[in-house]
Parts: sequence; structure tokens; C-alpha cells
Amino acid sequence: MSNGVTHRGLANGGPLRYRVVAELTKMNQMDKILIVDDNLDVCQALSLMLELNGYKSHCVQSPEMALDAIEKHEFSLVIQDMNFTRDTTSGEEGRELFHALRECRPGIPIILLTAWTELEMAVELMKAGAADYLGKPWDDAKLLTSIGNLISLHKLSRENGELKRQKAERTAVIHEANLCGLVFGSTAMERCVDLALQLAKSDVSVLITGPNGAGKDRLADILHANSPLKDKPFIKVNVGALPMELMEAELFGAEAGAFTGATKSRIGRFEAANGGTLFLDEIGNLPLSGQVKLLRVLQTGEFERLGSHQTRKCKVRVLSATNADLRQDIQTGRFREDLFYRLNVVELALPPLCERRDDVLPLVQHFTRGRALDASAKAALLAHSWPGNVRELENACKRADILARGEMLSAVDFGLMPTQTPQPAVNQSGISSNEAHHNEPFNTLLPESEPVNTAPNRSEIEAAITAHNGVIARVAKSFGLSRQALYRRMEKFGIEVKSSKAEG
Ligand SMILES: Nc1ncnc2c1ncn2[C@@H]1O[C@H](COP(=O)(O)OP(=O)(O)OP(=O)(O)O)[C@@H](O)[C@H]1O
Repeated sequence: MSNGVTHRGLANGGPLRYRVVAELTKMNQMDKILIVDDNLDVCQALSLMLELNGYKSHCVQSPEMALDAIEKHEFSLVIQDMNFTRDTTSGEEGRELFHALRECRPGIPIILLTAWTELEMAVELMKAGAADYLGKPWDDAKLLTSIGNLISLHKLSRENGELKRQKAERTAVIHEANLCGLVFGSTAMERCVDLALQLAKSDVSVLITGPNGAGKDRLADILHANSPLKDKPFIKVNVGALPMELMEAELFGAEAGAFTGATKSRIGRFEAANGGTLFLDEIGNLPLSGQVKLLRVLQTGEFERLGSHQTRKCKVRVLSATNADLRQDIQTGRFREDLFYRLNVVELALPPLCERRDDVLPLVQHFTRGRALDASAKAALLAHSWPGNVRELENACKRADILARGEMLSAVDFGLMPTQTPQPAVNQSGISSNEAHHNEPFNTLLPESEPVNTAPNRSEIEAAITAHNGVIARVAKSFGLSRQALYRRMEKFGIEVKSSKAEG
């Protein structure tokens, strides 16, 4: 069997050319190629060429040795001859070896080295899945190109298969989990839920981050509902909702007379959550004095009720959530770094709704109980940037459900302006190119309609507080805001919080 390699290789520039190519193909360094040929010259020539081009090779001279090698080692590709016994030219041995190799390693690319007389057999094996065939004497450049392409393709298809397997596994896990009514259609949310379900099984502290109304509370529900503690207490505390003196009593309990108005002793949320899960929402709003006490109870499980010297113990899993940038708050001294690391063993980052637009229509279907949408509604819902996230969307859906005159819901029913222009391109993060430049990308809110969940100004808040007799929960509801969001606006405008009415 002639190989025609050694001389032609040198004639084409020989080792120098190989060295240049080798520099370019360093990425292939780890790929190992099995060469099966009874002709030692062929083996050596191929080996040298592969080595100079950044591949490892392993040469064997018989089909039996080839099968033994492929059982024991990991190869990226096989180059095999078609005849191994002296004076045999039928290619039968090659055919048998090909099928046996495929059985051992179904996806592995196999290049056949054939004489021109075996063309028919080569075509047959190509139909059976052989990756390529090269007539002897072969062309080095063509062979190298073929090897490079086949290995990349094989890797891609393996990665693809692995991704599909992971996705199927994720879908199955999610399908069986208690999602606490969470609705989604985006891959970003699927990943988030998948991570939440994994974290649910452990007892680590999880910090859920994301903007207002994005669904952090829901994720906390999922973390508890799918945990081994699911039948134990699940206590939620909105850390941002109360002034500090009341918050301490809320968290740790208080003895009668501990502060004005404390007529009888009460247990705190830590005690109530003992053995279960405690969810601390809006943790970024906890003042520094409270942070010290919280850190202590997280580190030691020990605390005292307000007005008592008796040290109590509790064991709770702590989940917390924030829409603030706590890392920034650490820099400015507003948040303790040690507490941050206690709370944030793992961060579950929930993207804003505008970065998971595939959630929008499933959520609308959910909130409108499956009512039909016309084209204007779909376009406007997808184009709007939802600064208030799911909460804003939920309010817009309620509005549409109540106000729509016809069966079909249109953009106007949602308080949105029908989009006139084609939708701007959406980049990889799901943010339109417009969004990259402006915070409010599309002016899709209907000017003459009552805006859905627009931020109220100082006088509007003050008027609403008076109208609702100081009951903050009702004021927040009237604006379609969470209490926390309202508190933040009140703080910004310097409007005093009347604690007694805060819980409404
Ligand atoms: N994926 C979802 N599926 C169904 N309902 C959702 C989803 N995400 C959020 N919601 C609903 O949207 C509203 C706001 O969600 P949630 O309170 O969980 O947000 P949040 O991020 O905790 O907000 P905040 O920071 O203001 O407390 C709730 O009524 C919640 O039930």
C-alpha cells in the first residue's frame, strides 16, 4: 500500500508548513486520533503530520487492536484503513471494523482511507455514517481540514446533546415541583427556578435580588415549599415596613412594657419561625443597629426579646430579598459586609421583566384568565418596558379585564398605546437597542388614559395618605405600588411614616 505522504509533505513545504499550521491549531492539542493501518509507513506519516498540527495520535495495526484501544481510551476521531491482511483488497475487513467501532462509540467521526478500487465500499459506508473517505495517496491539507471540521462538529453535537439532556432534566424537575403559582415562559426564568429548586434542598441562606415587583416574594415561596422544611413554619417579615424600634420587637419579640404601647409580651418572628424558614424582605432597609442584632442571631442562633435579659435560642433557615445594590451599600457603609456574606451564601438574581419578554404573554394569559388578545395588544405588551415589572403587568391586566368592552383585549384596554412603528431589534440580553439608550424605551403608555402604576409625586402621596386615613397599605394599593415601594418614595420626599398605621 503506497502512502505518498512523506515526500509530498516535504515538497509542499514539509515540516516548516506543518509547524506554521501547528501554531494555528494549538486549540486542538488535547484531541487524540486513533490511526488503524497495518502499514507502518502510513501510521508514521499520519502520526507525524498530526503531531505537528497539534493533535495526539495512537497507532494500531489491526482491527482487534483498534477495538481494544477504543474501549480503553477516549478518542476524538478515527482514521482507518480498509484492508489489513496481506493481499486482501475487498475492503470487507474495513467494513467490519467500521461497524464494530460505531457500535462501541456511536457518534465518533471515522475517516476511511481507501484505494480507488474500494470507492463503491466507501460510498456504502458513507451512507452508513462514515464521516469522510480519502483516497490514497491523500492530500495533507484536505485531510487536516476534514479532521478539524469533523472534530469541531462532533464536539458541537455532543455539547448540543448535553444541553438538550440538561434541559429535559430541568423541565422534568420543574414539572414535578411546587411552583407556588409562578408563571413563566422565558429561559432566564427557567434557569432561575431551576436554581431555586436546587437551593431549596439545601439549608444555605439565599439572597434573592431583583427590582420591585419582579417576583422575589414568589421565589422565596418556592424555596420554602420545595425544601425539607416545607411543613414547618414559613414566616415573612418585611424589614422595610416598620421603624427600627418596632422592627426589633417584630423580629426578636418584646416583654410587656419594653416600649410604649407594649402592653403584653409577644414572641418575635425568629421564635415563630423556629425549626422552619424566615423570609426577610427588603433586607437593605434594615438600619445598622438592627444589622448587628441580626448578625448575632444568624451566627449563634441567640437573641433576647426587647426588655429581657434572658437569652433564647432558635434554629431557622434564612431567606432574604432586596432590590438595593447591597455591594454598593457596603461601600458606603450602609450595610455590614459580614452580614451580607451571612445572608448571601448564594444569590438568586431575578432579572427585570424587560429582560425576559417571553414571560409577558404567558403572564397576561394567567392574569386575564386566558382572554384573547388582538394584535395591537400583543405588540404593545411586548414593546412596553414594564418598569414596575410583574406587579405593573398584573395591574394592567386587571384593568383590561374590567374595562374591555369587547371580547378581545386590545392595547388600549391595557392602558397602552398601540405600537405604530415596527418593534426595535432586541439584543442578546433581551433589551431593545432603544432600551440601551433610554430607561423608558417605548412610550407605550396611553397619555389620555389613567397610567398604570406610574410613580406618584409628593402631593399625590400626601393627599392619598389623608384620603386613606393614614393606612399605608391602602395608599400603596391605590397607586398600584407595593408598600415597600411606597415607603421608599415617602422616604425620598421626606414624608414621615406614622408607624401605628403602617400595617393598615
Ligand atoms: N412569575 C410570576 N407568576 C405569577 N405571578 C407573579 C409572578 N411574578 C410576580 N408575580 C406577582 O406579581 C406581584 C409582585 O410579585 P412579588 O411581590 O413576588 O415581587 P417582589 O419582587 O417581591 O416585589 P417587591 O420588591 O416590591 O416586594 C405579586 O402579586 C406576585 O404574585
